[in-house]
Amino acid sequence: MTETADPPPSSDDVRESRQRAGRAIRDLSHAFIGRHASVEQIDRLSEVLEGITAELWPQDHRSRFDAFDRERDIDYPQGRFTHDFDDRPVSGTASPYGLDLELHRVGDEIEALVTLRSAHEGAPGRSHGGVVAALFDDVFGFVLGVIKQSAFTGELTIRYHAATPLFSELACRVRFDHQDGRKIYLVGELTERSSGNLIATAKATFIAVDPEMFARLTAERPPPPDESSSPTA
Ligand SMILES: CCCCCCCCCCCCCCCC(=O)SCCNC(=O)CCNC(=O)[C@H](O)C(C)(C)COP(=O)(O)OP(=O)(O)OC[C@H]1O[C@@H](n2cnc3c(N)ncnc32)[C@H](O)[C@@H]1OP(=O)(O)O
Repeated sequence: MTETADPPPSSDDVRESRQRAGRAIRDLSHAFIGRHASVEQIDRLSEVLEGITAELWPQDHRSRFDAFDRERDIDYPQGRFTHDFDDRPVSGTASPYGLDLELHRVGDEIEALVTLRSAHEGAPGRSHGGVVAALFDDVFGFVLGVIKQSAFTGELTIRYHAATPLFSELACRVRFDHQDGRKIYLVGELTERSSGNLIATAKATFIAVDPEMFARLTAERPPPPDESSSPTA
């Protein structure tokens, strides 16, 4: 174990710094995928990134549970809102896997505005379908906060009606549909804002779990494995 740097890991300074770095990593992914670079530039990039990664691995393990717990207690206000779980993939402002969502609550619906970019491209000129699926899964997660239930995704079905455009603002709008015992059914759709075109529809079954289960997951989680080298390194 090594000393963690000041200020304390939960401070606003660290949080803001992480959010900035998260955005920088995401922007890097788009610049890297979307632009030519010389071998010299790419090698320099590798050296800088490998150096920073080597600095981070010896640091203490970080837990995301405080933010996760806070997230479960949030009452999302009407209109635009933000959330505290910065590491959350897709909607987390500090997550390298974030999609830079702008979140809104409209009644009991959640709307996420998003513009997909270079690194999201799958087939030429359109988003990878898995990115769209991840978008729906995560945005559905906010409906759990609206209906105040703890649940896991059990099934997620996406119907891709049209190519998902890049570089054009999209609206992902989702809502509670009905509940049957522990099975919570959610539905939603993705549209392009400029044209109003329907791009995809989604249905999900979330399975409600005892909120205490989350506490048990936290308490019983084994220490993470040593990740200090990539599987192919
Ligand atoms: C207060 C606010 C909280 C908000 C909180 C925010 C925190 C911030 C979250 C960030 C992220 C969010 C958005 C990403 C959401 C994920 O990514 S969740 C992660 C992905 N999903 C998983 O890991 C789930 C993996 N599966 C499991 O853990 C277990 O199968 C489950 C889902 C807990 C169910 O297991 P179980 O409790 O043993 O359930 P079981 O008794 O077998 O079945 C109960 C009922 O559900 C049905 N069922 C079970 N599994 C399934 C399934 N997969 N599909 C359909 N039906 C099923 C059964 O048929 C049964 O139905 P009935 O017979 O009652 O009619």
